[in-house]
Amino acid sequence: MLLDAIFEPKNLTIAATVFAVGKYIQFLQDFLVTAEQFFFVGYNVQIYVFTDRPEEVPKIRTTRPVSVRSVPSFSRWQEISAHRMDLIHSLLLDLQSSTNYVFCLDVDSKFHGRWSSESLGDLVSVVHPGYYGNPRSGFPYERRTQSRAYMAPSDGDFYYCGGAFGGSVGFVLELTRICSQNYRDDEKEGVEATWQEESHLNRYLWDNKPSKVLSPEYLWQDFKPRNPEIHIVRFSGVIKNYALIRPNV
Ligand SMILES: CC(=O)N[C@H]1[C@@H](OP(=O)(O)OP(=O)(O)OC[C@H]2O[C@@H](n3ccc(=O)[nH]c3=O)[C@H](O)[C@@H]2O)O[C@H](CO)[C@H](O)[C@@H]1O
Ligand SMILES: [Mn+2]
Repeated sequence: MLLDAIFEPKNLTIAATVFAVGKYIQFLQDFLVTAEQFFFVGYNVQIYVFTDRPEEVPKIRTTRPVSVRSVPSFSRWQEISAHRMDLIHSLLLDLQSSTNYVFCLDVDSKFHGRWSSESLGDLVSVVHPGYYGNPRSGFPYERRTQSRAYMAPSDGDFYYCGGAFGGSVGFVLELTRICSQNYRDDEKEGVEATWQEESHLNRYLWDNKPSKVLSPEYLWQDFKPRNPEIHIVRFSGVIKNYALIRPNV
């Protein structure tokens, strides 16, 4: 592919972050195995796994270094999901000089098709597979003015998913800094945005336009039939029983 001919000689380092806290550790094996097959094949890829169960990280044979970071769990899944922004931000402070791009991905998902240089950009987001047919007023943005993630009814370009975003390390560093700060400032006032960090991400991407918007091919959901406009499902969330895997319902 032409883009690979341009990007491969640059000897880029691409990081992926993935959280596997509590029972979500069960998804990690398939995530890692399929990332090996489809995610930036031929590039220097470094995978950062954040977990409270480091001893349960599967020892798979992979050409990509997997680096494990211990993190605390929280009693609510909402906080586990939302605190990713803080923890990714701290990681990126360490990676600034060594890494070019980073993608922050949900673990309860598998790769099924190529995800590579065509996705690179400074600020990259993925259109959420669940809402792209809706009118803007039907996007599940945070609608309460008390939250820093607030979006007025006429605001918004797309509704982006929290399960996949990325870009160059400097841009994602700033995104995670603002989103985690806004989440924490809301928290101090007793407010939690409707879709936690996903709501803050959507507000951030309204204020700071992404340089690349990827189609829902880059985060589909297995329970949804593949719509005709989706030519290749590249990455997709697996079907899961929330009641069995989350610490709270
Ligand atoms: C497709 C997509 O965009 N999914 C988003 C969506 O629902 P999801 O239903 O996909 O959220 P989810 O249950 O997958 O949680 C998000 C992620 O947090 C981590 N996790 C969560 C719970 C837990 O007990 N342990 C654990 O490790 C794990 O990496 C998981 O993939 O809404 C969430 C809002 O908060 C996040 O924005 C998700 O990214
Ligand atoms: Mn998910």
